[in-house]
Amino acid sequence: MTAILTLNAGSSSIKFGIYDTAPEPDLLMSGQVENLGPLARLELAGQSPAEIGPADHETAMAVILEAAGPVLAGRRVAGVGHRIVHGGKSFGAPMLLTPETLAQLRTLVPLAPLHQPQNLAAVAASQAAFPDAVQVGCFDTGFHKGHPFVNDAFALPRKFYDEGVRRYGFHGLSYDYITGVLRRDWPALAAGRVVIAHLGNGASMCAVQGGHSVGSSMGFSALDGLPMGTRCGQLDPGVLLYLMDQGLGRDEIARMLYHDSGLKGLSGISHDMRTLLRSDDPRAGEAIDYYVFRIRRELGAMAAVLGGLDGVVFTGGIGENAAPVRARVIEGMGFLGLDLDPAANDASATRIGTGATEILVIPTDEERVIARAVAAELAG
Ligand SMILES: Nc1ncnc2c1ncn2[C@@H]1O[C@H](COP(=O)(O)OP(=O)(O)O)[C@@H](O)[C@H]1O
Ligand SMILES: CC(=O)OP(=O)(O)O
Ligand SMILES: [Mg+2]
Repeated sequence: MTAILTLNAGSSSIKFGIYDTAPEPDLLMSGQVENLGPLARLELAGQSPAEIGPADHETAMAVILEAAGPVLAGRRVAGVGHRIVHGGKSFGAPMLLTPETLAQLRTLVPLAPLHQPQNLAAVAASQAAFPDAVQVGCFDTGFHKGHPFVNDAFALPRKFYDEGVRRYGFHGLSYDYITGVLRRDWPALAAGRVVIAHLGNGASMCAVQGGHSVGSSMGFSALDGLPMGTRCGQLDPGVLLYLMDQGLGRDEIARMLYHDSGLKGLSGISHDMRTLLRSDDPRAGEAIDYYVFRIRRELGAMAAVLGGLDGVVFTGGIGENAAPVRARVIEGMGFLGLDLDPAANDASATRIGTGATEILVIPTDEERVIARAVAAELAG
């Protein structure tokens, strides 16, 4: 028997899935090591979480391979699919990872330092563990290929655009999955104008028209747009000049923007929305206020770009679970046809709106998108 392993190294977690190799792969086992850092947890579907103490991405990979052991016993791993956050200018569709393509992907590490090194480390670890398996890369930027120029460009001297300084957009595997669910279960909506809010530890929003990305809040790197767990989101570039004038070096600035900003930086308490929602510290409240404000602003901007709105979808750890955040995003948005059903929202039901514009909560499944790509590759 053969199996597919999927690995999704995010900024705060590694999620994995084991599937059979049918054209529509069946899930055999899934789980994640989440809250990477001093107090990581192993969560296997259908089991209670286990505290595993301090874990970085490398430890988490070892824990996952051990946890997967019993399900993989008696099966040959024929393919491993990887979420690769940055595909740069050259890569869009899923593809086989060869030494040449991996070398090109390594050059993109500076554009996604929280993700790309972890993604590539996961490739190396699974090449060592499963030397005969095909390794397939699935790009977070792929869904946004074909963005209109106005969403792709920065107003810098043109040569930088040609060099690849562009607004790529991320979370594409998640948007791919969600638009697939819309096509299957909400076909009229899938043909229309939808904003998808992927609110996880990283967060972005995507304006989708007829199933295609026409705009993303994230740009060249995974720093732009919404504030995140530890990342700043949109920032006036003048702030960077000011920081440099204050004598901060490149690495200090990078550390601040990627690790010490966002919800963590603003609250001074935590990057984790669960902790902030429980806190009565006013700084936690202000961090959530800012988070909600930026989502509302982006929603309005995307509705304008789309020329109206047929639906909004919430997904990602916060989007799927944080009812108070969803309620505050939708509050007073009746002018866009958005009216919340509070009971449905509190229950995190699929359909949480009562107005003309649909409001949906759809759990994302980036692993399934990866598994399908591996199955297609194995099928030749
Ligand atoms: N019940 C909840 N209420 C509020 N926030 C939640 C809840 N469950 C998870 N989250 C948030 O979701 C985040 C993780 O989202 P996820 O999409 O899994 O992250 P990643 O970007 O690592 O893939 C956590 O940091 C946490 O803030
Ligand atoms: C691109 C990105 O921010 O990913 P994640 O949400 O998994 O950190
Ligand atoms: Mg994620």
